[in-house]
Amino acid sequence: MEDGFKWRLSDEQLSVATHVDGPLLVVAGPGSGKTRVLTERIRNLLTNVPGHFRVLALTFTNKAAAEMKERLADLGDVRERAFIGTLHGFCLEVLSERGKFVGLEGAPNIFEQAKDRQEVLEKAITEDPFLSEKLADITDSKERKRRVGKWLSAISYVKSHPVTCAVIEDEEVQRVLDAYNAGMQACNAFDFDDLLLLTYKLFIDNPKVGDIYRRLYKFICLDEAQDMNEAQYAVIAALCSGSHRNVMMVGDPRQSIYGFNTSSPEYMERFGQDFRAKRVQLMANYRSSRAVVNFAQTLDPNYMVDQQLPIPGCVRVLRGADEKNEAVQIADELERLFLEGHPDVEGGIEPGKCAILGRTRFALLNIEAELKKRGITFYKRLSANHENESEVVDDFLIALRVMANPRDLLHLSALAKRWKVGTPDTSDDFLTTIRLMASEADESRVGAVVNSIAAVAKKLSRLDLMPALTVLEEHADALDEADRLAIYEDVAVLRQEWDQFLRSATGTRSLPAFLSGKALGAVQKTSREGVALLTVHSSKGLEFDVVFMAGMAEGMFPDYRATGAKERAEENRNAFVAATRAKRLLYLTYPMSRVMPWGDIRRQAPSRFLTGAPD
Ligand SMILES: Nc1ncnc2c1ncn2[C@@H]1O[C@H](COP(=O)(O)OP(=O)(O)OP(=O)(O)O)[C@@H](O)[C@H]1O
Repeated sequence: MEDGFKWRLSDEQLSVATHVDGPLLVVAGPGSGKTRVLTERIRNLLTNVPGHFRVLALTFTNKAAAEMKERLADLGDVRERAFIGTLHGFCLEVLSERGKFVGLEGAPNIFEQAKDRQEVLEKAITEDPFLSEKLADITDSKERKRRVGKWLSAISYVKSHPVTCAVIEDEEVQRVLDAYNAGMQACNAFDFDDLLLLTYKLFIDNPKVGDIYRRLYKFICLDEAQDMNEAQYAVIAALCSGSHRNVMMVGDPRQSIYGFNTSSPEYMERFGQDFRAKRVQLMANYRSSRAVVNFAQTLDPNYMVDQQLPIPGCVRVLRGADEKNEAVQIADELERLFLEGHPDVEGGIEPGKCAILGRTRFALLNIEAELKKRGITFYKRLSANHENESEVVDDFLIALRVMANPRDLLHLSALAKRWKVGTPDTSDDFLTTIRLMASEADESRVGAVVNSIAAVAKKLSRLDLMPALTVLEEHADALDEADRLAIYEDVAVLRQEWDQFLRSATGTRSLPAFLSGKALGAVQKTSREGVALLTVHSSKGLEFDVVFMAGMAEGMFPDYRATGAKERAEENRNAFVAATRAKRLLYLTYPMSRVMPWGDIRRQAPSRFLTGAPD
């Protein structure tokens, strides 16, 4: 074990970091150093355990993976010796390498957008008399839309339960699933659920292939285990057999907030039982001030801490007359903190140390406007896809998809619609097809799109996007300033993603590999500057010196839709996660009145979660 960190880890932490053989379940509270211990364990395995093996380190987000890689960067060969990323990212790698055993050729083409999947299902319904009749029976168009949404959820539910839904009793659900799968297959496309499902099938139906991975990944570590779902657990369990049982799961059932997504801490418990895992608890909180820990305990009276920082910190409630005034108060307080700092926050307070968390994006709208008005820098997403400002770059990306996957007639028709031309019925020779479409289009940008695609086509065997990006920039040069800058910005993001792809690509440098990495958010930049303006769900695993929990009114947080006991308990855990992101100062803010969507002004009751807050 490396001496460098020994003194910094507590005895319990050290026992986890130095654990080598056998299944291990670490149950630990917020700020107890779970992520850190996991990282140090990987370091220990890679430096002190002899033999040829790789470590599989699964994180919940790409951001967490990037941080872990950075902390282990000093090991030099970490990329060759460990896969550090999300489970979806791992499945993508497995399927890209050995997908032929489940009928894939190369990297799968992913339909990551809900609207694309919906379109696939809608088309599939029209081709299935049973389903189209069912839908035709519904006269109200809104209700019809709702039914399609329900069917999409049912598809996702079945796919994320490969064990319990192995046999589907409901004829309608089976029919919907078959129609959807056929539609996706016609497009040669897959959704996120498929990535897990296919990998699970690959390991189960092809024991020899499974063995290759089982032997290679001698150690598996999983962070945020409380938010696993059945499919994820099934993939991990399928990666283990006989002597390959070196799995470590780290999680906190108190922070389980993806129940709406069929995740549940029960899989973490099941791991403990199925694997007869050794169990370790980490009960210290090295992150939060006393005031923050005390407040978290009012949200969950069973949350015990056996060691905590001697820093008092502060929890305060701010009341706005209305939502605009709530935003003003938050911005005032931020500016005051930037100027004056706080004795409990070392080295001054700058925007990057602060976060404003909302139960939904909606709760953050006025705050966003206020920050903009005052010129306070902020970011809204950790690593989600950049939303293009320019149509030409959007066109280029859609065209790239079709080029990567000639059977993707869905995006071919989307491109045709954008260019207001007829949809060709094939895209086999895509360059010819797109040239034909361009010859019929009036849009001035189509020439640039065709030229950029031609530049990619020239170098398909050793893919290089750079010449295409240059074509797009040259097109921008002739435009007025606003359009030019929009294209420049979009191209800069693409260039950075391409660069990241080249640095991280372990397999082939192909168009599908780049696009699927992009779909999973694996090539996007993760660190941002300024105040974090995030939903509670995306703040998971993060920490900030100063946290504002905004919109703390009944109906907003807890969300008015959480009516059942299960949903209410999850709202409670949402509040617990949000509060425990704070290292030093926590502000709970709410508007005393709100303009409702239908125009009425309504008085707001403070959230039940403020009951234990100091007044
Ligand atoms: N032994 C320790 N001594 C001092 N600080 C520590 C120790 N262990 C962890 N920390 C610090 O405590 C903070 C929380 O650690 P980490 O982010 O690993 O917690 P976590 O358990 O993953 O939290 P959460 O579940 O809330 O995401 C970090 O700032 C980390 O550097």
